[in-house]
Amino acid sequence: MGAEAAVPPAVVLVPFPAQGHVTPMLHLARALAAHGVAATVAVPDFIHRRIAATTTAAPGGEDDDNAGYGGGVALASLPSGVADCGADPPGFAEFGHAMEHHMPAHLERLLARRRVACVVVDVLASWAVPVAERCGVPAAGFWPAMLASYRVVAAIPELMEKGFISESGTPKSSLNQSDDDGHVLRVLKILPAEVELKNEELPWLVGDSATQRSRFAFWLRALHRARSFRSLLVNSFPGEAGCVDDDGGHPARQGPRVFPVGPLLAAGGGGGNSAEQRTKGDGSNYKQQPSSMWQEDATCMGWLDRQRAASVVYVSFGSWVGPIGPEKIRELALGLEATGRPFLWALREDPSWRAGLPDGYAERVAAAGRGKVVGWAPQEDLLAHGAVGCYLTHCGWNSTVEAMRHGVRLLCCPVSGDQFINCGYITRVWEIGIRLGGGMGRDEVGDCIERVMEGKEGRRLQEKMDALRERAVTAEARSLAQRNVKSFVNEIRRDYRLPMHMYSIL
Ligand SMILES: O=c1ccn([C@@H]2O[C@H](COP(=O)(O)OP(=O)(O)O[C@H]3O[C@H](CO)[C@@H](O)[C@H](O)[C@H]3O)[C@@H](O)[C@H]2O)c(=O)[nH]1
Repeated sequence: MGAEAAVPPAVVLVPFPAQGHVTPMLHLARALAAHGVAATVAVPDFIHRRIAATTTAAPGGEDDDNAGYGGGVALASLPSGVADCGADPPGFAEFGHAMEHHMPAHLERLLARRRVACVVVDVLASWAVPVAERCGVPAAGFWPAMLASYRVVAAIPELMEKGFISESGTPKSSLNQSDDDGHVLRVLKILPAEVELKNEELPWLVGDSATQRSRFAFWLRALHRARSFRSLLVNSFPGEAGCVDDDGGHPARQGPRVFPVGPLLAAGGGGGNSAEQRTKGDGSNYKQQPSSMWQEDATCMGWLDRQRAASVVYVSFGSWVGPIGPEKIRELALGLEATGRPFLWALREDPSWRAGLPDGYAERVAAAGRGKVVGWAPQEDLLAHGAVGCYLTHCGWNSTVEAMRHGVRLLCCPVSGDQFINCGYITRVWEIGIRLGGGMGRDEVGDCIERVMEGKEGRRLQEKMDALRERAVTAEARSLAQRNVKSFVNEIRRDYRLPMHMYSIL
């Protein structure tokens, strides 16, 4: 056996510090470890503390990256300089500063201690790319969402060049223009599918104008650094747009080689279990080592066990998107209550997320046996439970995939970032959900829930969901993703050369 086969190549993975990024990166690390890679996920200390507190991950520090996370993956903690922030992680500006100014020296120390074959960097954690360059380690990219949303971001230079957006990312003209007959023309064919994106739905337009400018600068820097990626691992499935030309290849006119590996990161899900067939513990093996940053409410599953099959509306806006505003929270709360259907709402216990909830609301709906409001739910378990019939979602990519995996129809309420693109695919391309209008009035909430859960429209959504599920998360999709991980690992092995002293000991 050759020396290279005997020594597993070491890979360090650097996620962006948010739940929807850390979870798929940890799953990616396990997928790489299963292919003989020594994988270490390097997270900031404030994330490390949270994962260690809610899981079985052994505590470990920067100098102890053998701290086991499970599945052959090590979890290293990088000092961030961010003070312990209690229940909630620091805001974007604070960890943005930590990533650019505090963590690079610590990652450099980690890379210097051993020979690392490759650093896999979340595109949003681009701060790690110059560190890898300084250490002479090749970097590959990881995009934790759809390839489609990467395509839109990767098209920024072209959009600027052709005058569709300003140098600070502000739209100057619509990407979807109508011809004389009112047909929408997609001016730049950035997305292979027929998805319209309104100007204000471009992924970098988050918050007020100052925030938008700084987010756009963040994207420009990330894109500039991403130019050194030879490969890009994407948390999506081959054929995501339902078109032949989206099976990997190059996401922009030119760019890195794309490996869709999503079905593997979301390993599990059996085949073809409709909402009626789904039951608690249906034998799927989706549950990997948990990675939650918040303590899951342990009473959710018992509550669901007491509900009728496919009767419950699950509501969640993910972890990172920010509050949707008091007015919408109030309308949503009253709309859910008025449906007369059971609902389970995961709503972060941060006062800014809960502002607008009517006084005594959680107690009132609980006492009526109608609803349950919790801070953080065991979402995957919940979506796998046969009692859940509809998921009112912000369309975060991980939540979207989890709903697909368990065949739960969607009611979409995108808030920012890539969520509008995801929503476009959910409602227009795959037709597995419908969109709740922007106003989010209480009557509309009720009407839309009925449409998703009942009648011809509801049945059609379920049929489409079952078909997509077959394509996106079942055995065949996993084996394609498996092949992609293998090709990526082979690429690392090819480039991986052992230092001379290793040959002498073998
Ligand atoms: O009560 C809850 C709520 C959420 N989750 C989990 O948290 C994750 C949420 O991920 P996601 O749906 O992707 O939402 P965000 O955390 O908000 O993700 C950010 O990152 C994603 C990946 O880039 C983007 O698609 C989103 O728009 C962006 O907000 C999922 O795995 C959920 O299962 C729980 O376990 N319990």
